[in-house]
Amino acid sequence: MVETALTRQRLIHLLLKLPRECIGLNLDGVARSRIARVILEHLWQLVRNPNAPTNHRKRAQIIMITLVFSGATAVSGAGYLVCGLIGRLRARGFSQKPVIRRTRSQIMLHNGARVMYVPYEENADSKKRILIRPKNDDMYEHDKFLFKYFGKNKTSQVFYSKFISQLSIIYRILVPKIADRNSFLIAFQIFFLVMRTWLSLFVARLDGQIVRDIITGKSRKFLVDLLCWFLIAFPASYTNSAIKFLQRKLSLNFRINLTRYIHDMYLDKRLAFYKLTFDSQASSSVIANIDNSIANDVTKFCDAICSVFANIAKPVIDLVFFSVYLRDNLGSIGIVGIFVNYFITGYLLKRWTPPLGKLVSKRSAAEGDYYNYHLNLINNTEEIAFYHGTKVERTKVNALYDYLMDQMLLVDRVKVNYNILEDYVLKYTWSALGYVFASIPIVITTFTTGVNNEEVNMREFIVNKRLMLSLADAGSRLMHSIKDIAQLTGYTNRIFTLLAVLHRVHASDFNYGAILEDEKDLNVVDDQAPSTEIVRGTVQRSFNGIRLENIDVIIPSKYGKEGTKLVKKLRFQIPPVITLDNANSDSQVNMSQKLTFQGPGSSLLILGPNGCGKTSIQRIIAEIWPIYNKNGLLSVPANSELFCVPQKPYFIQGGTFREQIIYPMSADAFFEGGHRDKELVQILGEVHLDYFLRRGKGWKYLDAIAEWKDVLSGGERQRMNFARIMFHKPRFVVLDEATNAISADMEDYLFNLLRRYRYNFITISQRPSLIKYHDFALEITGDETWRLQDLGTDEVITSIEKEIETLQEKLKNVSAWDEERAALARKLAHI
Ligand SMILES: Nc1ncnc2c1ncn2[C@@H]1O[C@H](COP(=O)(O)OP(=O)(O)OP(=O)(O)O)[C@@H](O)[C@H]1O
Repeated sequence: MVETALTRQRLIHLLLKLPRECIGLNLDGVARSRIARVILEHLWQLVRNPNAPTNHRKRAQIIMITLVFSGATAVSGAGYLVCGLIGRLRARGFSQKPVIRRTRSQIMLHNGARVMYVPYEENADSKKRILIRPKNDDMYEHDKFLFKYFGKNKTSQVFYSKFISQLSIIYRILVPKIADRNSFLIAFQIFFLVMRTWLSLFVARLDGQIVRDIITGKSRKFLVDLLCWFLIAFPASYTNSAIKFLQRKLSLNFRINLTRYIHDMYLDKRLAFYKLTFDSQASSSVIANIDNSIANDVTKFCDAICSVFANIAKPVIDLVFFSVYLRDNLGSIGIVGIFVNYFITGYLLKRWTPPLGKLVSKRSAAEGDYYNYHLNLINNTEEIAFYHGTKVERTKVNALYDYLMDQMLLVDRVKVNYNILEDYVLKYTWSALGYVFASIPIVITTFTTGVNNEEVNMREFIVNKRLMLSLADAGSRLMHSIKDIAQLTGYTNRIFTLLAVLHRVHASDFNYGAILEDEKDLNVVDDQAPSTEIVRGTVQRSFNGIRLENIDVIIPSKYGKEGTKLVKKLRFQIPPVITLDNANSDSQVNMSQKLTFQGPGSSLLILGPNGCGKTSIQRIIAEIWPIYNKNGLLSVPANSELFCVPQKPYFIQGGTFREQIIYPMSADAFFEGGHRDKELVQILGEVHLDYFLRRGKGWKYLDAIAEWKDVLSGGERQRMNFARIMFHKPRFVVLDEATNAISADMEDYLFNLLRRYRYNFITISQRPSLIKYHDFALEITGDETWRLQDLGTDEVITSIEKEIETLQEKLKNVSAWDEERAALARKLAHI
């Protein structure tokens, strides 16, 4: 007990003695509650008083700066947290009661934003809240022009740099407004960079002082300086990790902004993801491997831009501070000498920099090709296995891999020579020059005064050397960043191309890759080609039916309306409400005299040989292909009333069985809309798929997750399409070869189901046997011609009856042919 009190007493005594040794402050008799205040006041006095003892003053400066920066660090950290909190509260809309509709995993806010809760960390209970802001359509319309007219007025600018111009446009996406959280992060980063440089200056001075203390054997001073060293180490180490953290955070924020920007254009109602294949740049590696561009290039670009910023900002700040400080020690000539050296080296290195931008871009393209091929393999495993296509696939994938390795090596190989030059110049030449410049003031002082004060010289040399090395380090980092900038130009160009193409495809006047007449002459086929107004047909929406008037079905291509025409002046309407008896003679119509309104439940069968353009008619109805001719009119129902079933059934990856039935509705929307699983069970029963529920799990099977495109058989996949129709209950359905894998009796049942529920449907098929389920038949006869028939007219019924008679006539000969066959078989047996 006595010992503890004694130790405590000694400790207090030591602590009170420390200010006396360090800054000359006697704390004897000062009340404990006032100690902090007295120390601060004394420090302030020392800093302000030029006549105070030099060593006390310097230490006071160091302590004050340490305190100020530590305080600033704490305040900035707290400020950042508060900003984040305010941002979140603002996003919620403060007074607005956010919760309108609560679903299983997300909340819809008043302003259209959504809040989602995603699993976070390993603990299943912990969830992270993610805010998804509503899409700002105006911003995209505004930005479209920036991309469209990019590079058009470069001749009017004296200093034009493609890279800087591209970056300035992309920068608006990364930092959308001045008072953005990313602006704050950049400001914080600059603050910490400045702070880091300040601290380096103090560390350099302290270093010199400590070396001097050791050499002159001043142990007490040495201990005090060492204490200062440890004190300053706190903010110094915090600063370095703060800079790294801010750089990472900024990169992630940029990535979030950019990815969101791309997703909003890529995946919206204008179907850019589909139309991209028609763009003039569709074959470029950026668009051909768009998955790689969105996932990898965006990440690399964001990392590169943040590291280039830090790599440039850091040395620039260092250069400014160190050179100002060194100017006092080395004089203006020394500083000018150093900078002349920098400029010459910078110029030389720039000249010798390999074309890294291009090489990096090529490497990214090769990476994309390789990953894409693997993706293709995964998606078609069964088909390849049936064909025994392993060998050819392996050859192809190996070739792509070899090319990727070549590209990677090429980048490293060209860097070798450059790195040798860079190391020689930056590491060794600059250090040697550093020694020369650091020794200048000592040589001059010794020479002019004739006195060689070793103690002072030592300290000065240590400080100058350290600063010179830091300066050289800053300079060399600046030079290294030439290489980083070259790489960044490659990524910037790829991201810019991606955004420019997306904007072009997303535009309402997208021209499907058509080239203007004058562009053809100039042979201009680049990303800056202005969009043409060649898509001229009219589309009428929310129509009570599907109507095509004078529509030319043309394959979209660079030839625009001069492209391959599949069907000419196509005209039909479902359900029919017009009289077609005075139809245009040039439309080659050969149809019934009068088609009268039949109410709900009309159906049309589109027949024709392979490749004649049947599916293309569906594409026009779904508005994913354009109408080129000016007098073409397409009238379609509202989106919710039209359901197009593609030839190849689609199943979402990793979704539940329920999600496959309700596609394209999401599970959240399903429950949100008040739907129940009971409904789905009934639908499955209707399309005879309810046996899935009997496979052990019962209704729980609706929650089963699998690769449904592999699990379901061809016929099951097609029946699933009918389940979707039954669930969504659209008024109009377009079916493309939707029953060719289904047995005849099931096909009969499903078509009767559609008729029973009075759907209006258009069926695309090659089998005339489906005629019996339809009211009209549209036959694409090839050579751009077509024929529409009312299957309920006397003429058609008579023609069918006639066909039946002909078949019956033929059947009469069957017994004669059987006898003939038997005779032939006997003959063969003798041989
Ligand atoms: N994106 C495209 N680019 C170029 N040509 C295309 C494109 N899509 C379709 N075509 C061509 O258009 C023609 C008509 O295609 P469509 O899919 O309409 O044929 P279809 O009549 O439905 O044939 P099938 O009965 O075999 O399904 C085909 O020759 C096809 O090669």
